[in-house]
Amino acid sequence: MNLDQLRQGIDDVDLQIQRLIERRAELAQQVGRVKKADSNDQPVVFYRPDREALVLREVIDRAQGDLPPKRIARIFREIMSACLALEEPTRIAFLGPEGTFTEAAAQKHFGSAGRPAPQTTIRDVFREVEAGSAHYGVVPVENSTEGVVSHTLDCFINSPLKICGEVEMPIHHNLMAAGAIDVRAITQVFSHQQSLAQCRQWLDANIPQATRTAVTSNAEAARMIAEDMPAGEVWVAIGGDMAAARYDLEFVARRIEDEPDNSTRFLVIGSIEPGPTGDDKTSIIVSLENQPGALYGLLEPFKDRNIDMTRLESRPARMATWAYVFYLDFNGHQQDPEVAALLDDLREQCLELQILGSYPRAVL
Ligand SMILES: O=C(O)C(=O)C[C@]1(C(=O)O)C=C[C@@H](O)C=C1
Repeated sequence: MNLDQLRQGIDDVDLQIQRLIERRAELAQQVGRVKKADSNDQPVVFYRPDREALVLREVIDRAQGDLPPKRIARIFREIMSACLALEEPTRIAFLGPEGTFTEAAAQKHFGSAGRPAPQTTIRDVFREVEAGSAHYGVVPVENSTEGVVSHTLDCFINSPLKICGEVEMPIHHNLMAAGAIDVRAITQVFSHQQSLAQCRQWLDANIPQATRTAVTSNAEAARMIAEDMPAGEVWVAIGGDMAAARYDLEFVARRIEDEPDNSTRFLVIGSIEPGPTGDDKTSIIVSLENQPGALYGLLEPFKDRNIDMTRLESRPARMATWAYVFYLDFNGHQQDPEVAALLDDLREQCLELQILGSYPRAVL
C-alpha cells in the first residue's frame, strides 16, 4: 500500500475509534444516571476506583501487538477520565503548587479531566477533602530513597478519611535554570528538602560550591528561579519535568538523582471504600502496649495466615497510653475472609486498630 492508502486506512480506523468512544461516553452517562436513581438521597459516588482498576487490568491482560500494554492502558485511563467527567466533574486536591510531582501523580491516577485544586500543605489536602470542597486528595507517603513522609501518616490519626487508591511514580530530578548558565558560576540551589537529599551525591560531586536551600516544594523552587533571582546571582532549582514546563526553565542536567530507581508512592484519600478487586492492599494504624513481645504478637498473625506485609513503620506515640504506634500495609482487602480473620487477630493484640482503607494495587 502507498502512503495515501495507508492514511486512508488510519482515517477509517479513527472514525470507528471515535464513534466507539462516543458510544462509551453515552453508556457512562447512563451509568451516572443509574447511580443517581439508586442513591436513595445519599451522596452519589460516581468515581469507582475498584471498577477502574479492573478495566485497566483487563486492557493490560488482553494487549497484543507492538504497543506496550501500559501505554494502551494510559489511553484508556484518559478515556475513563473523560467519561467520569461527564458523570460528575471531579475536584482533586493535591499538595501543590502546580508543577509538583504530586500533581503529576494526581494526573496519572485520575487522568487529565480531573479538576486540580492545589493546596499549600498536606494537612490542607486532608481538610479540603474532609470539608467536601474536593472529592479526593492526593498526598505523598513514601520515597524509595528518603523513606516515609511522616506528616501524611500523622494526618490520618484523627481523620475520618480513607485511603482509596495508591499511585507509584518514578521520580527523575533535573537541575534547571532560567537560561544558559555556567555550572561553575552557580551560587545557590533550591528545592524541596527531600529532593535535595535525593541528589546529595550529585550535588557534592558537581556543584559543591552552591549553597543548598530547602523550600516548600520543587515548584516553588522553580518559581523562585524564574521570578526572584537577584542580579549577580546564579540560582538553579531541582525538580521534575512538570516544574520546568510550568516555569519555562532550561535543563542544566537531567536525571541527577543518586538512585536511578528513585520512586515515590502517593495515596489517594477520600470518603469512599472501594470493593475488592482480587489484587488489593490494606493499610492500618495500630497502637501497642509497651510490654515485651508486643511487636512479636503483632507480626505473628501475618505469618500464621500467610499474608504479606509490604510496609511497617513506627511513629512516635502522641498519647501516653499509646506506647507504640505502627503504620502497616499488607496485601489483600478487608472483605477477603483471610484478611478479615487477620484483622480480628490483630484487634486482640493491639490497644487500638484503625483501618485506613483497602484499595486496588496501583495499575499504571
Ligand atoms: O462503571 C462505572 O461505575 C462508571 O462510572 C464508568 C467508568 C468508566 O468510564 O468505565 C467511569 C467512572 C468510574 O470511576 C468507573 C468507570
